[in-house]
Amino acid sequence: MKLLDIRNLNIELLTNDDRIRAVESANFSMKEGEVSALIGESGSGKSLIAKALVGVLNNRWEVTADRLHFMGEDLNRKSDKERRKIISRDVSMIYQEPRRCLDPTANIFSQLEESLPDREFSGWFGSRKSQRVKLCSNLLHKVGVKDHRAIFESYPHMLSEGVCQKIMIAMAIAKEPKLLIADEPTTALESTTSLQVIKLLKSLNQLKDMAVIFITHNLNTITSWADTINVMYCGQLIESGKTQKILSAPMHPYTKALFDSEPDFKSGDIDKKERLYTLKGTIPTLQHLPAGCRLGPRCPNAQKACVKMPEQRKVRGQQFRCHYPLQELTK
Ligand SMILES: Nc1ncnc2c1ncn2[C@@H]1O[C@H](COP(=O)(O)OP(=O)(O)OP(=O)(O)O)[C@@H](O)[C@H]1O
Repeated sequence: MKLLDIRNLNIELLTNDDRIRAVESANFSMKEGEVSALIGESGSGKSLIAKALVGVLNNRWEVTADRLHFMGEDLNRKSDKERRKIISRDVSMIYQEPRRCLDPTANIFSQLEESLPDREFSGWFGSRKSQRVKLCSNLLHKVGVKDHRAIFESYPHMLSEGVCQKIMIAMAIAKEPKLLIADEPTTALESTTSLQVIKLLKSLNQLKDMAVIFITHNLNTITSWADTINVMYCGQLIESGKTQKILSAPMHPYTKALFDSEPDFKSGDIDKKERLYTLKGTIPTLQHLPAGCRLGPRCPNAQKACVKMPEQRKVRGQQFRCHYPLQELTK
């Protein structure tokens, strides 16, 4: 069974006199226990997709989809309350700005305690409390936070960004969700801790079969771990498929450019002081999107047909939007 199946997802920002489509016709699906990476330039819509999934976008945003299935349940047919119940039970998210997402008025223990799954704690009041303290300590231990007692008493403003990030990760994994959405979970962390966190997420993925949507700019991390890669550009998912296929034979010029711009993925040796590959131009704003293919004005392969928006195509399991894919379709 598919864990998540989304068809034609649109996310629009409602302004006073207009609506701006920030994510257009995104199709996204994943199996249980799968690790799926969402990559793309800053501002391409990755976080919006994540926030739409967990339902935290405010009413300035309109989210619509032809299909929105999670664990076989059609979320489009559920009331807001039912949808929230399903999501809060089985989906957790690690946000990009940890300090802003923690409650500034509550100490860390009460926030961690609140994230523990609903279950019966046995025994008298005092022993129930000590069970909760133990569980919260275990969570902090898992994410590599020491000095639990002092951290429990602290408020978010008293802690570094890195520690807040670890606490948010601890809260997100507390209920062992079916799906964890990690929006650049390691940006605020030093490299050794970041490796530790990736290791932890990997072990939860393998031992508890927790699926992960990993949003990142770090291609090294995801290519060694993700089963599938989804590439976004300007609000559109322009290529999706199995990691190895996308790495070895990308269909979309933007996907190739993204990997070529990383020294570790560039084919052939790099000369000393050689410039890394970049696409010309910059990502357009949502108000000034080009007609037709959104990469058109920056694409090295653009031709006449690119003034028309390319349809989404699927070849041997790889989905892409391009009139002139980089690989032969008949191979
Ligand atoms: N609250 C908001 N108000 C107005 N526009 C927004 C808001 N949040 C996001 N956007 C716009 O929606 C688009 C997608 O933003 P999003 O945060 O999803 O990008 P992203 O790919 O996650 O970028 P990053 O990698 O920098 O986090 C961007 O053009 C952004 O400016």
